[in-house]
Amino acid sequence: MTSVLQAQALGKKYGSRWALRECTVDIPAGHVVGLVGPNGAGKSTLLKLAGGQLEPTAGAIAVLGGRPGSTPAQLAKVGFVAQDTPVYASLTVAEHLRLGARLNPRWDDGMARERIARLGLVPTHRAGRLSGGQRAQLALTLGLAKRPDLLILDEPAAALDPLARHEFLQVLTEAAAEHKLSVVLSSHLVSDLERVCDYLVVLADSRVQLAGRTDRLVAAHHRLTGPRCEPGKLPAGQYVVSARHTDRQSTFVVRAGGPMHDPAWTVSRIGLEDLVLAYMDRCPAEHRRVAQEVEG
Ligand SMILES: Nc1ncnc2c1ncn2[C@@H]1O[C@H](COP(=O)(O)OP(=O)(O)OP(=O)(O)O)[C@@H](O)[C@H]1O
Repeated sequence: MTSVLQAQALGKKYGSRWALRECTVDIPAGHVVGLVGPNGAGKSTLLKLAGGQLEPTAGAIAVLGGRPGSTPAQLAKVGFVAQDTPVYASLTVAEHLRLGARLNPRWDDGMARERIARLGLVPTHRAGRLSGGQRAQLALTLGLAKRPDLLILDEPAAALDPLARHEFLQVLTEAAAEHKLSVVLSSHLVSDLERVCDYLVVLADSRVQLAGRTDRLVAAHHRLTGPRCEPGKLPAGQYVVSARHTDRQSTFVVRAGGPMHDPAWTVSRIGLEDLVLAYMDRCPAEHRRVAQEVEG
């Protein structure tokens, strides 16, 4: 299967500090991938490395089988919308579309114009005069109209109102289905990720903690509630991701390595949000082992 993003022991240092470290992940094509993690986890750094805006300090990264940003053909295949949704303040909306048409061999002008009209953006308005949300919509339209094989979006919906976010996620889902577009998007809004993403990567502590198809990841994890105990005392085959204790009770999110027969424990399913929170609130030593087992 083709990979859209392959990282092998990838690392990026700013000065003496690692922003991303030993990042190894292999994301197959044909997915809408949600990249999630705490502030400062290294999400933007990973996306910039994938977009060719940054060079690795260590390890290697391949995007659609090539070095990010290395050739015009590679650049044409990858769309990148950065977190601050960069547009040219002095250019009008229409000039942005003309620039997009000139720079991108697969430019879909009809789609770009139709979307701009639907959003109510005035072609003669300068981008510098648009609101933050309107600028984001313009940048996202440019990214979609480029018709890339992979669209990388760093917190694309952050500046959008709820209705605009809904519309954008819908457009993204349709583009992924109709144009075989792969998408990697970072977001703190797990509800958005739940709506559109079928593949999840959790980044925390500068490292990939979990990666895989969301349905498989959710199915593989459970919440265990029972008498208070330390994680090491759990029945065999339960890999602990996170633990919470009261005086009498313990609650664990686990990746179940097998069925749980002990009647002292209540087993319940968890949703994507709880899964993400568990990995962001993790037990470090156990966690790395779990991530490796689930990955793929
Ligand atoms: N240009 C830079 N110079 C120095 N340090 C940086 C730079 N950019 C990012 N960092 C640091 O690298 C780490 C990872 O930052 P990054 O922006 O990749 O995180 P993030 O997961 O995208 O965070 P957020 O969710 O807050 O956007 C942080 O500790 C940040 O302070």
